Amino acid sequence: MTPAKTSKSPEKTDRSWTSGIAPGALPLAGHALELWRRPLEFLADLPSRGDVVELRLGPKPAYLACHPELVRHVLLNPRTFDKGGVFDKARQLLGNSLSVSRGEEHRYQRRLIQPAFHSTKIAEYTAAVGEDTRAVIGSWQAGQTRDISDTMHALLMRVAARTLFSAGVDAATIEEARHCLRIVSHGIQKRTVAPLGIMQKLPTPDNKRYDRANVRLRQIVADMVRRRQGSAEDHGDLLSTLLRAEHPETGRRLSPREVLDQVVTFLVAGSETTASTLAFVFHFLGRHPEVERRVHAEIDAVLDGRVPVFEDLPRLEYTRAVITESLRMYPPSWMSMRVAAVDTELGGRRVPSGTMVLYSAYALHHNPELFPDPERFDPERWLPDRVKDVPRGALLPFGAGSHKCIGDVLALAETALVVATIAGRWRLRPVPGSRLRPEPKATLEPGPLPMVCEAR
Ligand code: HEM
Repeated sequence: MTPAKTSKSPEKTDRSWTSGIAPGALPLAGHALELWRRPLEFLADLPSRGDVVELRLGPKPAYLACHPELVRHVLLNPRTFDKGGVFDKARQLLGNSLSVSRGEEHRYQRRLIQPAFHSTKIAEYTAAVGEDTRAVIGSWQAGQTRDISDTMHALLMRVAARTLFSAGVDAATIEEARHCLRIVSHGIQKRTVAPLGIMQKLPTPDNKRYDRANVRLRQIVADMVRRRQGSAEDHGDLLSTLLRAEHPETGRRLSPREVLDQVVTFLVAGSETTASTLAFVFHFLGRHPEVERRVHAEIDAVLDGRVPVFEDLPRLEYTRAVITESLRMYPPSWMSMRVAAVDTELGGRRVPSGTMVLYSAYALHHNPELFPDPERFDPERWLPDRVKDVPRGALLPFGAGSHKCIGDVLALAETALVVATIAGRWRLRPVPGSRLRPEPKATLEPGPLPMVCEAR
């Protein structure tokens, strides 16, 4: 008989790992109900119970890695802690694209696609983001109340379409794609967390709507890919780069089907996350006039009324700190998971092969041992003087290791360009009496965010 494969957790250095058990497990559901009803509060409480905390999702034990070094250990060892579980279910929808592929296939795809996200490329893709944003805010009126969540989703979809397909998509198609994407994103969450696939196969109105949206979204992207195939012209967008990408060793290119799967994945992974980040940033600016004043002063000094471009971003240091602090407070990717591929251990706990291991950027970011006064919005944490105090691995909005977000630089560039363009002209004030109620869905969303536009 072949002995079971095992793997060890990181060496203890100067600390002994502590472990705990999440309170309040129900007989059959375990902690599933807590995670469904009040996930953010539930998760944020767990690091106080140990570096690794056992919880139950249904009858099976699962572990939440709470200490940043243990989270890093999980994410940096994909052979031991592999993607599985919800990612396998998402495969039915996203094909075998970057975000769901594993092992050798993932390494191969990542090497092929990574150059498409090089910063020189991102400068090219984002060249029109400032202009596009200025065109959109041109129709805003002083005194008008806008739902900033919805406005940022619409704007970001336009920006994402421009980044992916340059000028190739008309406004009506962008709006249709946005509508489909919203249904698909919410549907993916339901489908990936549901224990049984049967419910999703029933011809309910909800399932039919989801299937239609999924088919239509793929059609829209497939049309774009088809129109470009065989053309040698470089349109300066992500699609051109993907169609021309070659693996550095084998020279292999992506097939049209693979390009389609990757682009749909970029839309699903990149649109709502970036749009929510933008909405949270404007929420914080509206609630913190002193921070807003500093952002305005920086933008005015760097841009002097110009539309920002990628090359301006290094000089928008404080604006970047505001974005980082917003990602700390409300990381769109608030929880993720891996599955132990072999018998292993984590922080002194035995973790049998097949066990689910969770990590939560939200729980890390709200841990007072890592971020003093964690509920305080404090962009100065990210300025050179203080950033060195942040423990390694404590900030994790884009994950880490081989599956780290490939779109992180692009997302940060898009966010900073949109913030600088809007804040250069407008001040957004919260509607009196309104409250932020973040919604932890597939991603952490801000929910409705009514704000009043004031011309600067
Ligand atoms: C603020 C915006 C964004 C946030 C917070 C975010 C967050 C993340 C996180 C946490 C992961 C790792 C998930 C895991 O390991 O379990 C990830 C992966 C990924 N993201 Fe992003 N993302 C953002 C924007 C984007 C954009 C703009 C794109 C593409 C255009 C993108 C494409 C991807 C892809 C393809 C993966 C899978 C990478 C791999 O497995 O190799 N993301 N993202």
